[in-house]
Amino acid sequence: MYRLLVKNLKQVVQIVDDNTTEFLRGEQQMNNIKILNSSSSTLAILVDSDGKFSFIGEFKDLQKHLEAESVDLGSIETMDSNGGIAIPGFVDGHSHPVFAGDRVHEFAMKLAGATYMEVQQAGGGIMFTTNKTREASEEELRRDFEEVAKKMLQSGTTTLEAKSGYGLNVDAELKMLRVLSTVTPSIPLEISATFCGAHAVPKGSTESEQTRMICEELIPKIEEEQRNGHLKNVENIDVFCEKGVFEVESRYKDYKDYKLQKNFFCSKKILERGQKAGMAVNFHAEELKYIGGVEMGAKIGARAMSHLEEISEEGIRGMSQSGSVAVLLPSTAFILRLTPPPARKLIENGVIVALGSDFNPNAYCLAMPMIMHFACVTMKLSMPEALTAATLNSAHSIGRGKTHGAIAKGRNADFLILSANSWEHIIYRIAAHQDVIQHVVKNGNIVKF
Ligand SMILES: N=CN[C@@H](CCC(=O)O)C(=O)O
Ligand SMILES: [Zn+2]
Repeated sequence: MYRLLVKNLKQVVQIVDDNTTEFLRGEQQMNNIKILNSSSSTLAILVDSDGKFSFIGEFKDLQKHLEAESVDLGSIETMDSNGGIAIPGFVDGHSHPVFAGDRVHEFAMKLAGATYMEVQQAGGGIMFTTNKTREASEEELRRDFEEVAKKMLQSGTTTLEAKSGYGLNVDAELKMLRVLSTVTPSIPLEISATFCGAHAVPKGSTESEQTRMICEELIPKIEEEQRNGHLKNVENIDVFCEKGVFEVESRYKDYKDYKLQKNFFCSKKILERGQKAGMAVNFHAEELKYIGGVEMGAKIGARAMSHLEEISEEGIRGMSQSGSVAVLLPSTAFILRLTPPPARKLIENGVIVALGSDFNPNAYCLAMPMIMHFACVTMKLSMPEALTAATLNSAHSIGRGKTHGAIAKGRNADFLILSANSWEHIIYRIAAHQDVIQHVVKNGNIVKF
């Protein structure tokens, strides 16, 4: 009947205490998260046999409740947290975790002053990783990804948005999506996979040709593989909507002859084709140059848009009205020395703000505690805002706002037990989260490392 009991907690950071609130927005809501405190460490959490939170509160109240049900406490697996602190497991709202090789050599180029696009134009960047990823076997990619997934879990991430996008052709994109779809059960990182076949235009192809291939070959193949059960979790569609990569919208209603259509702007086409296949729109917008991607995304009902370093005033208004989640990626702005997105303005204008690691060979950081620290320092979020963005709001960005991202009755029991004076230490201590995180619990099961 019950899977796990955690006792002797001094603090439980719930974020919200219900399973109906899907996100928090605005300064007032994001800074008033629900926290239970007990100076004598008498708080407890009980998880039911479906892996959902069943009780959160004072242990003595739980005892009464269980006695009334005639449940023998001794029969439940019990963890003595010894004055620990419970917080929700992190939901990483944006990552590119399946790839072969690394790009450490490009880090040196960037330190010497090269921009992201200059590295790309010199044959590096996404195409470099694509070539390595195409060469790698599915088994090699899976093995590497599982190592990353374990490290993510160790760093407190229990749910992950994870993109394809280093294949860029039918075989290699499907290979990546299969890796994301079939992680071994001993690595309980929950994945919301995103098809990102429009991550770059490969050499020898064009934006229009790639758009045709994605809409007419790749997405139908994914639909077929989902139907026959070979792919399970392709939930989102992504495009690198950026000047010189995939631009905003097509001038043409009909795009039969792609090759002749020189100014064929493709992001919208691809995103709408993904929507038709049942995927939620969740894409890269306004990272390096403003091109109006956010305005387009808000119009087509994008569930989330990431980066937003160059978002316009109109884009902010659009997101606030559409309810699209702004997934901010502080490590990328940091490593590329970009001006960070206007996080405060987004919050003040009622845009729902979430956080993602953007783990990829350009920005090699998978630890959400570090991402929250960056968000606080470089984007001026408060610590409660950063935690909300990395839990409930990022859960909402992948359609899990009612089930994940908070410690509340009926939600998935994904949580961390911290050892520290207060929960804020998970953000405050730089690159020391391993000392703070004592246990990671996914669906009520303690993760074994
Ligand atoms: N900007 C596009 N995509 C990734 C980078 C991928 C790469 O450089 O390999 C991002 O979100 O930062
Ligand atoms: Zn990205």
